[in-house]
Amino acid sequence: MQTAPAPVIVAIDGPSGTGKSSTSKAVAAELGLSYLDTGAQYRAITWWMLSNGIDVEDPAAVAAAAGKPMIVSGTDPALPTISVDGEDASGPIRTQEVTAAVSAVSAVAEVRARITGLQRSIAAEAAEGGPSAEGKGRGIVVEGRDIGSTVLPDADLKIFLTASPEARAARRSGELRGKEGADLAATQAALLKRDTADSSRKTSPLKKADDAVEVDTTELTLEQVVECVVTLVKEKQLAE
Ligand SMILES: Nc1ncnc2c1ncn2[C@@H]1O[C@H](COP(=O)(O)OP(=O)(O)O)[C@@H](O)[C@H]1O
Ligand SMILES: Nc1ccn([C@@H]2O[C@H](COP(=O)(O)OP(=O)(O)O)[C@@H](O)[C@H]2O)c(=O)n1
Repeated sequence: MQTAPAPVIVAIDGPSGTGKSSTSKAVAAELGLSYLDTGAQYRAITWWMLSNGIDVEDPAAVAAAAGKPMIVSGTDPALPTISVDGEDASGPIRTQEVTAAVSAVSAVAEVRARITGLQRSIAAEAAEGGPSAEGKGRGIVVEGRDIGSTVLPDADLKIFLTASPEARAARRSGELRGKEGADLAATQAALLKRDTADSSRKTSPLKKADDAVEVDTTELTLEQVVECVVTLVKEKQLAE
């Protein structure tokens, strides 16, 4: 009789536009795992700060408010959801206003402590098969900036995605085509500014964990990246 593989925790990190969200969702869907977009959580808390008149450039004001919003993430890779105080936030967290403010908010230690706690409990529940309908107990793919380095240092597999700044900007502006912020040069400048802020902050910066597998996606299709990660997960499961 075949036994089900042990629950697996996969951390996928990297800068903007490297393919973290698309890869993580596809890998989770193919392997029947849960999926957590940690960037959406930082965007959600940023949206709440902006909506509640908190000065996002004032770290003390952000720190004082960090415990107030209730953020809930749905972890089905086919339909990931995010709500703040019971309100669907999936649309508003993607505006240019939130994108421009998120690095400042996510640099505040109190914000990181709060969100990191949420992430760890969601990962633990997915690995244990918690009470939620989505928690299948098979494990989870968690994507972000500091998952392998800080949030889940004991993850079974850590991937660090990279791609050239040109490829990343072209992907992002392709997504934005026809919407605000679609200009390629402006997209690249905004993306590099966010990378610099995320990589240079004191608390838990964007960083490749020492034991992460680096995958440069510049010349790869999304399907090739997904296949590569799925293969690595299966190898890990076989080695258990
Ligand atoms: N390997 C790839 N080749 C081409 N386009 C890609 C690739 N990976 C992702 N994309 C596209 O690039 C855009 C950004 O991908 P996304 O997964 O949101 O990146 P991230 O989460 O790292 O910011 C999406 O439109 C996605 O479809
Ligand atoms: N684990 C994480 C994930 C995101 N973030 C912050 O959240 C922002 C938005 O993340 P995201 O994954 O939605 O960004 P995109 O690259 O998808 O636009 C990042 O620029 C970081 O400032 C973080 O600090 N730590």
